[in-house]
Amino acid sequence: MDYQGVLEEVAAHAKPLVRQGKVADYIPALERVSPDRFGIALADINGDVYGVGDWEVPFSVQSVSKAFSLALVLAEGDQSIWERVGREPSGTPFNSLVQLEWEHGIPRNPFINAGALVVTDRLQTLTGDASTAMLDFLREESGNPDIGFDRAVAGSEADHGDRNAALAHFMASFGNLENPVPSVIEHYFWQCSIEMSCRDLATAGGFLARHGLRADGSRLLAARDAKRINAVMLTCGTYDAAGEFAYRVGLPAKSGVGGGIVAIVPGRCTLCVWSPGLDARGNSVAGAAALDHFTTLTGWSVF
Ligand SMILES: NC(=O)CC[C@H](N)C(=O)O
Repeated sequence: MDYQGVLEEVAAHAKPLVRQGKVADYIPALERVSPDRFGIALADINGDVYGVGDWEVPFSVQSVSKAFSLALVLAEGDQSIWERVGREPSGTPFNSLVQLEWEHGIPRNPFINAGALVVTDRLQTLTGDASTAMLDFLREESGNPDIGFDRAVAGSEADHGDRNAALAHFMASFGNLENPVPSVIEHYFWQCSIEMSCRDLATAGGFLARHGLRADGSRLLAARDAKRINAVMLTCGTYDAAGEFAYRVGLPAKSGVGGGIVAIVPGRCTLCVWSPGLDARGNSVAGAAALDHFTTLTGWSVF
C-alpha cells in the first residue's frame, strides 16, 4: 500500500472542508488555534510513520487522552474500573449530566467526561499522580520526550470547569470517587491539556492496532483489553455521533475538542487526523471526512 499517496489523496479531499466546522470556544484558550490547520499521520504496525500537512504540529489532545488513560488503568492490571463505569453509548453530549442521577452516579462509558473523571480518579489512586503518569506514558509510547502540558489550556479549563466539577461532585455524592473532587478535576484538566502532534498520537496509539503489543514486541496490554478499548472506541469514542461515525468510517476512534481524532485499523495501522473546526457534537468536520475517505479508498474498516 502506498501510504503516502493515500494520505495525500485523503488530505486533498478533506482539507477544503476545514472552514465548515467551528473551533471550540467554551475553553477560551482553544480558540487561539487557526481553523485552517490540517494534518494526518499513519503509523503502521511496524512503527513506520507517514504524514501530510500539519502532521508534526502539536495540538491540544483534549478527549483523545481518554483512550490513553483507560489503557493506562488497564495496563496497571486494574479491572475493577468496570464496576464504576459502564460501556454503553450515552446518546447524550460528552459533558451531559442527565443520566447520572437515575443511573446512580455510574457513567455510561469511559469516553464521556463523567466516565473519564472516574478513570482519572482510579489512575490517581493507582499512581499517586495521574497527570504525570499520563504524560510519562505518552512520552514513552510516542517516543517523543518533548511532549508537555499546555499550562494556558489547563488553566482555562479550570477557570471554565464548572460543568466538570458538577459531574465530579455529583458522582462523589454517590460514592463513585476515591479521591477529593478538586484533585480529580485538576488531574483531568492537565491530561486534557497535553499537546501532541498527529505523528505523536498515531505512534502512541500503535498498541491498539497491535492487539496490545508495543512496537518492540513487549506487551503493554492483554489482547483482550486492547479489543475492549477498541470496542468502546467504536461504540462511544465520538460521543452522541458514534453511530453515524461507525456508519461512515467503520473504525474504532477517539475524538477531542482540540480537533484531533485517533482511529485504529486493527492489525494494520493507527491514524491520527487533526483539524480544529468541530461539528455540533464536538467532532472534527474535516477529520471525520478524512477518515471516511481513507476507509473508502483502502477498503480498510473493521466491517
Ligand atoms: N470532548 C472533549 O474533548 C472534552 C474535553 C474537555 N477538556 C472538557 O472537559 O470539556
